[in-house]
Amino acid sequence: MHLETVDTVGVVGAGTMGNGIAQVTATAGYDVVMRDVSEELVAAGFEEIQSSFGTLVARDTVTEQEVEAATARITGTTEMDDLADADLVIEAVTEDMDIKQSVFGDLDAVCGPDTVLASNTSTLSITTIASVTERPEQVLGLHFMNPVPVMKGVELVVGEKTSDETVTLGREFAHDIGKETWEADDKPGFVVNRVLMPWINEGVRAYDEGVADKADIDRGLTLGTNVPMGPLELADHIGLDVVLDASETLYEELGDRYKPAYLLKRKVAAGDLGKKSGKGFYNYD
Ligand SMILES: NC(=O)c1ccc[n+]([C@@H]2O[C@H](COP(=O)([O-])OP(=O)(O)OC[C@H]3O[C@@H](n4cnc5c(N)ncnc54)[C@H](O)[C@@H]3O)[C@@H](O)[C@H]2O)c1
Repeated sequence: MHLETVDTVGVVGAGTMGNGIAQVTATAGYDVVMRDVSEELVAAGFEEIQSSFGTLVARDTVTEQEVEAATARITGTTEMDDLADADLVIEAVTEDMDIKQSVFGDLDAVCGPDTVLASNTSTLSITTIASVTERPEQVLGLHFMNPVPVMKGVELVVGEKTSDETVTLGREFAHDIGKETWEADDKPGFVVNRVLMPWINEGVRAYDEGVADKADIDRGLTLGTNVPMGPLELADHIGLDVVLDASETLYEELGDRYKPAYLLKRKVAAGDLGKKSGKGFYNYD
């Protein structure tokens, strides 16, 4: 599969990442089929896309005409069969190996033999996800960053059997939709989350152990190391459940230095998931 032959991109999952990936892909001129498990979740994905486009129009990043054209290129569905004509499919469902393997098994059965299948997983093994398909050489990780329309980076994750041709296609596609890439071997957390998750968890522990109040922990890191957000604010933006899932996978694979912070688990158990639920370490409207 070469980039010139990619016309239609399937996106599985219309949540935080899936709707962002659909938005940037359609903006770049591709036809997009976005699938989730219910009409409501597909509709919520479209609402998020419109809201994000609204912000970009207000900032003069895109025009109303471009928004209209991009929106018209996105089709929503709850049917896996509607992904049959996709040349590239990007999976962005819940961070759970069983769910991802079930999606990849279905995609392998539904899509044509040349279709490349990508996962947006933050930490799970691309090799293990690919193992349920008959085309592991056509499976790679395309790990977008949140929020997708704003963040430039896409991590290319190379599984045990991913072919060079598939990596090239992933890289060219990411560049074509305006992103920049780096390559990571299929090891837990790849580059970004391997380094980011312990940083966030240490910020949560520092808060829990009374080193400073939460705003000062975030100010310390933003002013002291020139990052745009401190660990507590960033965790709220990512979703505390997503941070916990990623931390647990890394803990399982890499041991004690990745142990999730106790307060992170308590917040998730309480349903305080960050910005998306209105409350995490901070409150949101
Ligand atoms: N949130 C982040 O900051 C972030 C960043 C990078 C990568 N990721 C990764 O992206 C993936 C998605 O994360 P998210 O934050 O968008 O989660 P989310 O919970 O916002 O969205 C996941 C969506 O997948 C849907 N889904 C579940 N099973 C499905 C199926 N079989 N078919 C179609 N849709 C299905 C859910 O209904 C939900 O709408 C995860 O693997 C996560 O680790 C997340």
